[in-house]
Amino acid sequence: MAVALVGLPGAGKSAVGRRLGMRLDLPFVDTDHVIEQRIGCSIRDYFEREGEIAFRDLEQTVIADLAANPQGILATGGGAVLREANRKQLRDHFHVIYLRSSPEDLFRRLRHDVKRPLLQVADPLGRLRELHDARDPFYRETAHDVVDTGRPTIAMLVNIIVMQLELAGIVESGAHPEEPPA
Ligand SMILES: Nc1ncnc2c1ncn2[C@@H]1O[C@H](COP(=O)(O)OP(=O)(O)O)[C@@H](O)[C@H]1O
Ligand SMILES: O=C(O)C1=C[C@@H](OP(=O)(O)O)[C@@H](O)[C@H](O)C1
Ligand SMILES: [Mg+2]
Repeated sequence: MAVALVGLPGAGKSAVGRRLGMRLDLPFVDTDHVIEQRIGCSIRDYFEREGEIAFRDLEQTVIADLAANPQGILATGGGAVLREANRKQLRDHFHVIYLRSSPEDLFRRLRHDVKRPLLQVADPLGRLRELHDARDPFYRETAHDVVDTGRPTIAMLVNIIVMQLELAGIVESGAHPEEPPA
């Protein structure tokens, strides 16, 4: 059983993925984290030093490596779907969920972010709108399911995804009950 999350920066792939892994008792891997371990510096520094194409090459290698042994929950980077090879690897080897979000919601979440190189621009909301328009078709092409992230909290999104995975027969129904509120 392997699930991959795709979506724009700030959609919650990393945060929801980590919590989903805990809930389903499955390993969680974030491609950005794997890349940072390989390069020994932050993605933002790597972008500045080596450029976006070098980052995309590394991202493609990491996705191919992970797809060779798919397991657990995978959070991808927002641009993973840009390359056709990645779209195919993800779709063929994972149950892919698109965490869909409006640029406005993403902007609210990320307006103070300094880690995402593509958003360090004068008009991050405009950039998010451009990224949404350019990438939404790729996310849809790659995904088996779409989940809207505008209103639900992270905990609610985990519940929604678990329910979808149960309905799709990917996880056993009722085997992973929601934690009672503390
Ligand atoms: N549904 C949500 N509601 C509120 N905050 C969220 C939600 N999803 C993500 N966040 C917050 O937005 C920020 C970006 O989330 P992150 O998981 O890093 O996104 P991604 O990995 O998709 O770029 C984090 O601070 C996270 O806690
Ligand atoms: O959208 C993108 O092209 C990127 C998104 C980032 O991941 P998140 O989607 O987790 O922010 C990270 O992979 C890199 O900064 C490039
Ligand atoms: Mg992330």
